[in-house]
Amino acid sequence: MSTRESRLEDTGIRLSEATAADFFALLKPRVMALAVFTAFVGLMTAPGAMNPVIAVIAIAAIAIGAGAAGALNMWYDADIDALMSRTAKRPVPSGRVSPGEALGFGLVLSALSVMTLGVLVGWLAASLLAFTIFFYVVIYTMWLKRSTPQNIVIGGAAGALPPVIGWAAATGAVGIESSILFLIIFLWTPPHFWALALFKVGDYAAAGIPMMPNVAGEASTRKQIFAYALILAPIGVLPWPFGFASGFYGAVATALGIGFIWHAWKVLAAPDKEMRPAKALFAFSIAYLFAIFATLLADTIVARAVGSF
Ligand code: HEM
Ligand SMILES: CC(C)=CCC/C(C)=C/CC/C(C)=C/COP(=O)(O)OP(=O)(O)O
Repeated sequence: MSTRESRLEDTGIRLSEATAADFFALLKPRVMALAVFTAFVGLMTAPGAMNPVIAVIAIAAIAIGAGAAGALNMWYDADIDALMSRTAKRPVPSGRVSPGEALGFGLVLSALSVMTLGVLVGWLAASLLAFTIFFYVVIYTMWLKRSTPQNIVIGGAAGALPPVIGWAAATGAVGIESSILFLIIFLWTPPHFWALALFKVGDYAAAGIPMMPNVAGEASTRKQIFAYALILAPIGVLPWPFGFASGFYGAVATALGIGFIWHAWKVLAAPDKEMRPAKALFAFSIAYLFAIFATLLADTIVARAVGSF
């Protein structure tokens, strides 16, 4: 301890032990990176040319807003995060960041991101960002997560909104196209998360969180995962018949959808307590969403270059 720290301790003032890395971890950077990528694709696939500086500001604001939502989630969930092996080392439960610091950090960044988006880009996008943060923090984290096994089905709407925000930032409107992107992520979320919940069922039981496997049981969760995969696969192809992606996208999305169903089938067919297929599906789900949005982006860039739409 430095002399200054020991003098402060004598006076009863506790210096935070938090480092910049701890505050960065509060933003849930790995998870939010994919959400921000979907917002970027929403913005890029929207019709019309956007000023590149405004586009960069919009994506930065959405990234800060997504991170702020993560910090507020970690502030509220510190009690249950402390009880789960996967989350116990997070900055708040491990005591490196105080709850007050996490709350203040999340609130300031939320306000900053919404105001920046509103003033410099547009108020529809800003309102959607504010709604998304509110939905994730208040509706999902504070209410549904601890009260119903449908928590992530409904809460998934928050994770599905980023491409709608990106599209609104570019066009000032919510189109049928961005609603389809919303639907893809919305239907993707249950199999993405329940695959993880299957092999982390002990964690959620220890924390008393009513996730599907510990409420409805493993067998029912496996069936529900498969059902969502069957619906997701064709919905993932829709950008092609709706005319904002080419047949190339349609072919890639079809192959990815078949891969998703195959992984979900392996989960359904696995014997009790065999978790390898669930782990494989969880990894595939992330690759699937990234690949769907990356293909849509590449498709749009090529189509614009050759002037087809
Ligand atoms: C209610 C909705 C969702 C729930 C409950 C959920 C839950 C989770 C959980 C618990 C993890 C493990 C996180 C960790 O310990 O690091 C995870 C990982 C991940 N999630 Fe989700 N997720 C949801 C939606 C999303 C969305 C919308 C995206 C992006 C569009 C996303 C992207 C990811 C990524 C990229 C990872 C892997 C992170 C890593 O590599 O550590 N998730 N998800
Ligand atoms: C623009 C904006 C605000 C975007 C938000 C995107 C969003 C809501 C993503 C949800 C992703 C996520 C980490 C869920 C985790 O659930 P959890 O909190 O139950 O997971 P945990 O157990 O790891 O804390």
